[in-house]
Amino acid sequence: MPLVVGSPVGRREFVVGVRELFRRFWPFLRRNRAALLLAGTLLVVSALMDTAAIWMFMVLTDDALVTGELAAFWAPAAAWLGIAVMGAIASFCGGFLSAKIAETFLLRLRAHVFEHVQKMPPHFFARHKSGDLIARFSGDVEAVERLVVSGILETVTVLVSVILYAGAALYLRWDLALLSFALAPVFWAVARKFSKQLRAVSTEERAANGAISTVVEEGLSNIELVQAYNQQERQLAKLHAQSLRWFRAKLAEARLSVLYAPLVTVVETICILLVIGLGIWEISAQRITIGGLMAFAAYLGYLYPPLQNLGQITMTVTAARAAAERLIEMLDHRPAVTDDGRRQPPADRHRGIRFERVGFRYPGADRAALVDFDLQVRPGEFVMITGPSGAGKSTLTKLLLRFYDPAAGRLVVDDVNLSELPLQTLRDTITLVPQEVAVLHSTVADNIAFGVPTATRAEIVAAAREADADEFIRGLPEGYDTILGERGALLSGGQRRRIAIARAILRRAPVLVLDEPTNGLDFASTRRVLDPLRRLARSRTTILISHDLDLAAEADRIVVVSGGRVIEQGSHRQLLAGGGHYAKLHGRKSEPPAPLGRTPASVQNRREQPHRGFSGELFGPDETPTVRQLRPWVPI
Ligand SMILES: Nc1ncnc2c1ncn2[C@@H]1O[C@H](COP(=O)(O)OP(=O)(O)OP(=O)(O)O)[C@@H](O)[C@H]1O
Repeated sequence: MPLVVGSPVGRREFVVGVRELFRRFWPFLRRNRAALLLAGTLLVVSALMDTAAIWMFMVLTDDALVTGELAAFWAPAAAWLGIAVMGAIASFCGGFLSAKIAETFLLRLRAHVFEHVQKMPPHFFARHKSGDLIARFSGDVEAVERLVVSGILETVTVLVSVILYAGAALYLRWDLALLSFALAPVFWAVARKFSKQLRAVSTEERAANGAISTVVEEGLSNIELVQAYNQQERQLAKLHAQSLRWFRAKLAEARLSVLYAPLVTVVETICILLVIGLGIWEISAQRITIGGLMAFAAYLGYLYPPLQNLGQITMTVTAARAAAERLIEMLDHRPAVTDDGRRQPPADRHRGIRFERVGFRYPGADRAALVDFDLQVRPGEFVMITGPSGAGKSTLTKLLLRFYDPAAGRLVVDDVNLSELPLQTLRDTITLVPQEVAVLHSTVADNIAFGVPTATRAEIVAAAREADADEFIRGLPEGYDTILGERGALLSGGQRRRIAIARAILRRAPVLVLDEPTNGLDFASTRRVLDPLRRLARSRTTILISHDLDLAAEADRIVVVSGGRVIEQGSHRQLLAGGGHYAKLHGRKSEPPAPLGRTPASVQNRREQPHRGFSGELFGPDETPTVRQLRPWVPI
């Protein structure tokens, strides 16, 4: 029966039935189907041996115990022992095999989900909280396993056991057996009621679990902000609210689980007592032997746990569905680009980059980020792209690295349309030095070698030297083997940039994209990254995205972007001479700063002029260098 899932805000509503769940996840068992069949067979054999063992108990009771003849003991005892040993072997092999299949399934499914999520475009991660995504990789993946592997094996074993025990009981005394079976619907009714309630509770518990991860992750990753703004109490309150939600759901789940077993035990005891009472009458009428009655009671005793299990399987399946649906919701997000290009770029030399009348709008955005965008970057050229905030500069890098495909026009690298190149080839061709330097919780050496894990220590050190990072790295407690805290907490902003530059140097890709490489750096740090940046750009086709007009003289050409279009381009001198947007903005650097409240006379009297960029930031001369301070080698 299809199930309508109420989706949280921002997620679509969808309907998933159990059949659909199996259709989606069954393929992960493809290489284990024979093993699954074998495990199921072994577990069935084990149940068969249990049935036979009870039968031998009956034979032993009637032939040896009741008569007191030792001679009648040996044959059934030996048979019983043989049956018990075979049952134990089948149970061990079946149990171990099924555990192995279940773990293999988990391995594959987790890898598949991770592989899929790694293809998602940036807006996917902006819309999903990382804590929630992390929860899907642990609890939800396991819940699906419980549904698809363990659920199947348990159902088969339980059904076969029920048939065997019920068949044996019917064979012994059909009228007594039918009377006992009449109580079976009670078990079903109890299981159904519990299953419904458990499903609701389990959905709530998983949602709360994801929310807890999100609160912790968000709070700890922004801990400095939290501490500086005295928001610890609020974070704690947020965690407490979600923990309380989780606590309540967990308690409700525990209440249901612990109530179910005793309830079933009471029903079961009523059945057994009924059978024994009627059995006394049957024995007196000589319709059944004592051994037969004991075996009958044993079959009934063995019959109830599988029935009870059947109820629990329903609950397990129900609980797992909530998780499976969350996984399907994630897996149904399609990557923003397909990776079916097969062309390779010419091997001899790099041929530059072209944006040809490119148009692009972010999914869900109401206005275009790029409109008819045209730009050609020749091989070896250094192009600076500047413009006001929101002009579309960073969007260019997202299209260039194919996080998205353009809606109109095309991008060409090395004379090949981007969509015709394999993604790996494209991304091997371009090295991005992003605005936010990603530092992993690993050693300095591992961080530098992130893009080239096979790099030798000598290559890593050479790259660090080129990036002017070797000296400060050697000053760290364990040099290149120092573990950098999460997000590089041990390093200054400038040092992080130099690690990023060393990482980029090691890749040796022909195209380099620098996104705001000096953003947030002070004068001294900016100076320390400029030289390595210049060395990095020297042998590569370089696109530099920056508001910082002080970097303009580094470029062969400056492209001014506004409203998603190129509005001006040329060399620094040409643009200044042209008197357009760039010249106006650059000209503002020689104007005195607009007063911000009461400006102290000491500041007003300073000879150095403040620095401005396209972003309109206003810096006092203390914080930001003038063009000449920064680059005495640039003739402006
Ligand atoms: N993920 C997104 N979803 C929707 N709109 C987006 C997204 N990212 C950017 N935009 C929008 O696209 C436009 C261009 O953004 P982009 O980040 O390319 O600007 P930018 O020139 O790099 O700005 P800045 O200098 O501030 O980094 C902006 O209007 C922005 O709001």
